[in-house]
Amino acid sequence: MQDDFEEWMKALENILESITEQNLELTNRSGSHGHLTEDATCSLHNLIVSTSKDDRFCGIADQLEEIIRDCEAGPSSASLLATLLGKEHIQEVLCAADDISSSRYFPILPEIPFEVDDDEGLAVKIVKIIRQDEPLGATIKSDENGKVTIARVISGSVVDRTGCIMEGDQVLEVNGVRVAGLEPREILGLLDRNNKGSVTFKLIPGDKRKHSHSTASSIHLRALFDYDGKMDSQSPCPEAALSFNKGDILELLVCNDRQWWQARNLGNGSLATGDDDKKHGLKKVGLVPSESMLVERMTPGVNRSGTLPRISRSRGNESDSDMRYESVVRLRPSDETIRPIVLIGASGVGRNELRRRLTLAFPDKFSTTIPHTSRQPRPHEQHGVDYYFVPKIEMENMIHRGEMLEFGEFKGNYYGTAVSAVRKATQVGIPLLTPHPLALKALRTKEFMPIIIFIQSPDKETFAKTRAALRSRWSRATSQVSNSASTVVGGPRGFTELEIEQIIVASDQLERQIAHLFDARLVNSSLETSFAALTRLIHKFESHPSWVPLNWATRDLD
Ligand SMILES: Nc1ncnc2c1ncn2[C@@H]1O[C@H](COP(=O)(O)OP(=O)(O)OP(=O)(O)O)[C@@H](O)[C@H]1O
Repeated sequence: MQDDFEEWMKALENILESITEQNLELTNRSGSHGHLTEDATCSLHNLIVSTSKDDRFCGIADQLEEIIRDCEAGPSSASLLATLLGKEHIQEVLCAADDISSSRYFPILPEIPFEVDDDEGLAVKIVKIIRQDEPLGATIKSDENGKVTIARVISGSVVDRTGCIMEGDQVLEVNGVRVAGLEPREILGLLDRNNKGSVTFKLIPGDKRKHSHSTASSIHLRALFDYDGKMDSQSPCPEAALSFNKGDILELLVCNDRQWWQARNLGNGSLATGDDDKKHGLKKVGLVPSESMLVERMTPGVNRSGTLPRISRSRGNESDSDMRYESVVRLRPSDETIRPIVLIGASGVGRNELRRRLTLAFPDKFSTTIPHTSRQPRPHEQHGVDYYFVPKIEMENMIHRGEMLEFGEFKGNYYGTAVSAVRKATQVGIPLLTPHPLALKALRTKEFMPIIIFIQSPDKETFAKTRAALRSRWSRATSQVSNSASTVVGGPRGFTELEIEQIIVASDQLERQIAHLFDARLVNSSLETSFAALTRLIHKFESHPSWVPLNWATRDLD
């Protein structure tokens, strides 16, 4: 602004000089004193002097126009002054001065100026970033000659949003400090000092074609392991790493890098959309290890550089532990596809109670599987209603052929649920199953496409309180019916403190091992709340698209 003011003053002084010269010339030629011109000159002079003391320029052009009008009305010397002031370039100077004083700057410049570095004759760009309390979202690398370049730009990050810093750009300066030859951590130090403030980069643009992003926004993965990016010693920029948990859905944004992909975390479970994050303004975008990088890390002898990130193997399901990510797609619910509901959880957590209540509430909607047994039928039992009664040898063959979802032996007889029983239940309604976690492997197939809901234990206090409450409600109701104050036998199970602790430990363990298989989760605290939440959850799966393994969905893609 100061520069503009000085230029403006210089321009006016030039005008004044021209007027004085013209005035002198006229006076000499005609002998006239031309006092009107002198008046105009005097007015102009006063104006300049007054505006030099006051940096509000507003209205100078207007005032001069008035002087011009006065002069035009006067003798010839005055009209000469008017001609002079009316010249196009002088008018433009006046208008420019007015524009500057009213902050009307034209033309509107592009946000980030591109300038020529006079010193080195190199085309450089200077990018100034104002950031809040968030990482810039770019990584740098330096070569053996100390040349520092932008290695990656995280999609959606502050740097990405400027649109002015690209992968491959050479970094010359950060906040006016030359970075060539500096260690990356020294460069980071330059940024840290300006945390929450502005950061200015001086860059030589890289080859855009070479570093164009390969966008992959239609690729989605389910994480089959936990990853804490901040703890990953091999991450090129832990600050820009994206952490995730087993079962989180990742949207791949950039995957042209062999080792590090950029992804957005949409949330946990098969109903994840990422919308919650948008609502809360959270940004969950960052670097994740690529599939090939994970394979390298897990291959003995390849990982020479040491510490692995916190990648937990799924001990419960070894074949899954080899797959780091599972490709998923969104499947729209359809009337033709019946997806069994599988309630999975630690024994005693309440899966069967919830199943019982659901079947009571919606008897026409859900179906259950009929178990197989090798024992003899009792007089009142019917084949295909109470059990499928099969000879022991046949049941052993079924077990060997892997046709049983789960089975056990009791008093020399086999009991269990066959895969074929789930098929049959599907013909009657939506199978509602509460199998052992080991049965998930046989169930989680393209044929059944189950919806697996983890019934999670609440904390110890809530567990004890809710179970005791149900039991005492049942006791009261029963004693009223039987009109007896004697001790009530049966009803909801009572739990010792130790049993509760064991259920919580088993629940946590199960979650750690197979959380990547859960489509959704539900904490079974009060029975009424849990039942209502489960009903809503099932309805959501029936009415919203959900993520399923890629190979399940050959049609109906969202
Ligand atoms: N939310 C709850 N509040 C109170 N009591 C509950 C709740 N859920 C279940 N219960 C009671 O806890 C006991 C155990 O529940 P349930 O039999 O459903 O467990 P489970 O997970 O099926 O385990 P298991 O396979 O060992 O039976 C039952 O008596 C049930 O009524």
